[in-house]
Amino acid sequence: MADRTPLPTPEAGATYVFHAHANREVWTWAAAVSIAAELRRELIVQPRARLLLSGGETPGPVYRALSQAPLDWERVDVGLVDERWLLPDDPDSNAYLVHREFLRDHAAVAHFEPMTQAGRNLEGAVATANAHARREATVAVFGMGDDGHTASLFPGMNDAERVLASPRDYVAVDAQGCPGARQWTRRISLTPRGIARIAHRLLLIQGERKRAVFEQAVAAGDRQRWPVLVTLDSSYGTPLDVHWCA
Ligand SMILES: O=C1O[C@H](COP(=O)(O)O)[C@@H](O)[C@H](O)[C@H]1O
Repeated sequence: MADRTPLPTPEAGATYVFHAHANREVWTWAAAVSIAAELRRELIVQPRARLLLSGGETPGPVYRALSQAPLDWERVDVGLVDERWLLPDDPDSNAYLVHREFLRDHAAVAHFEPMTQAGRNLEGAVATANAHARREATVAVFGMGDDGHTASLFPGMNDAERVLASPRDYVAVDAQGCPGARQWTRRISLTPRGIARIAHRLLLIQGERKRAVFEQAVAAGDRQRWPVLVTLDSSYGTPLDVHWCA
């Protein structure tokens, strides 16, 4: 990110562009092409680029499409937006999804940084994630749950004020009592501060329900109730790109 100077506050220029696509195929390729373009631009001016990916049920097709992009993937580091407290070989972990849907085809040679590792405790995993985050990410892909959560920032999570105001890029999250977290209540997540340091942020959502949730969140403007709002913040003043299809 050598050619951009962050604005002083994360709130500066907080906004979004809503891309409504005709169908799932167009949605898939539009998002994949947009991510590949940002990585390609970065690799022209920098020796390496960083990409952060989310888990969940939505982004798989985009990851598969992106893995087919003819990029110099050996110069791309891939990290996670968030992780459930599971090892990478657990099929419910976000790392597993990235392995299965993204680290294939051309992208098989990208350098993946899982957060969890056998023998690493939660604090160690958070510290490792923060160490990786010293290098700013070029682009990050976010999802949103029906409850308005993004990454592993949930409405009603414990210690929400501290998490949302953290000066770190990643923190441990205790989502006990949050239905959207399902059985994976211990998690690691990018914070609003970490998110605001990423110039190119995409939110991938599908279905009328999620569109309504996003619009409700924007209208309400309450980040504790609707954590997805933190993806709008940018130290660079760049808008969030929301990719949606029915
Ligand atoms: O638990 C999570 O959920 C969100 C949203 O997932 P989706 O299944 O509604 O698409 C995801 O972005 C996040 O990475 C994941 O940990």
